Amino acid sequence: MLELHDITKSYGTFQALRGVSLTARDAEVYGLLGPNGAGKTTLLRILATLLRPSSGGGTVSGIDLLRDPEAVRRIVGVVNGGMGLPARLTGREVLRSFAGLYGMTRAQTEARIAELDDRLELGRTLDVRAGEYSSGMKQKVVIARAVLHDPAVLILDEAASGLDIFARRTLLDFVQASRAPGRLTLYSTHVMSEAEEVCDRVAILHHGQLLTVGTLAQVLEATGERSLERAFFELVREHDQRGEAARAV
Ligand SMILES: Nc1ncnc2c1ncn2[C@@H]1O[C@H](COP(=O)(O)OP(=O)(O)OP(=O)(O)O)[C@@H](O)[C@H]1O
Repeated sequence: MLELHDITKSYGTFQALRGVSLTARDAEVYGLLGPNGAGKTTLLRILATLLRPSSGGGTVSGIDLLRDPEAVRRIVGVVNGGMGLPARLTGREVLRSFAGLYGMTRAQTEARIAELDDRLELGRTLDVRAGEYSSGMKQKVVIARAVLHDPAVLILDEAASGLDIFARRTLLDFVQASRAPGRLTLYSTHVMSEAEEVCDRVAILHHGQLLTVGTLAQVLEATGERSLERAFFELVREHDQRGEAARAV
């Protein structure tokens, strides 16, 4: 479903990704965890074909990221923290205008909006102008817009940040319920409890390298820790200590 081979990305002389290879499966919620600056957003932007890697490559549903980025974009939906909405449009108008871009018919559009209204508890948000939204209302419409065309791959980059507990709960339930054959969700966060709840497997990224990939049980067993948060600290600390030891030699 998703394969990445030895992805590197440099910004000038700074190496943000240092050879990342991973495979995510059909019907999986795949967590990407890492401290600030680990390279999560860079990796997800490469997957969404919004950024080209410096080297390496990969496929999404068998489509080559570098050779056919437009086809990749058609099957991917992206949500990140910084996405805006046109202030003068209501949620419903935003969704209708995007449905037009995706070539959806009027009937398909209205049925899909009704389904997303139900699943994301959009309610009155649909008929309020985006300029008047709270951050939770805005994020729900951003998510609805990203999944309107029922993408095979959904990329959620810190999608829960800034949400109150109700909106966060709706998002996590939505992610849980999205797990289905032919679908893959990539869920980036630095909130370990979210990853524990929704992810089938997690990858821990640090300084542009994957430190580990596995189910929660595998990561806990490998580190001997009781929680993902403790396992995360342990893996990051070990990695940093090895780096310091190598530099001291
Ligand atoms: N356009 C850019 N130019 C230069 N450096 C960049 C650019 N974008 C990202 N970086 C650097 O690359 C590194 C990885 O950034 P990235 O945003 O991918 O990390 P992240 O894991 O998503 O972090 P966060 O959790 O803080 O969002 C950081 O050190 C960042 O400063």
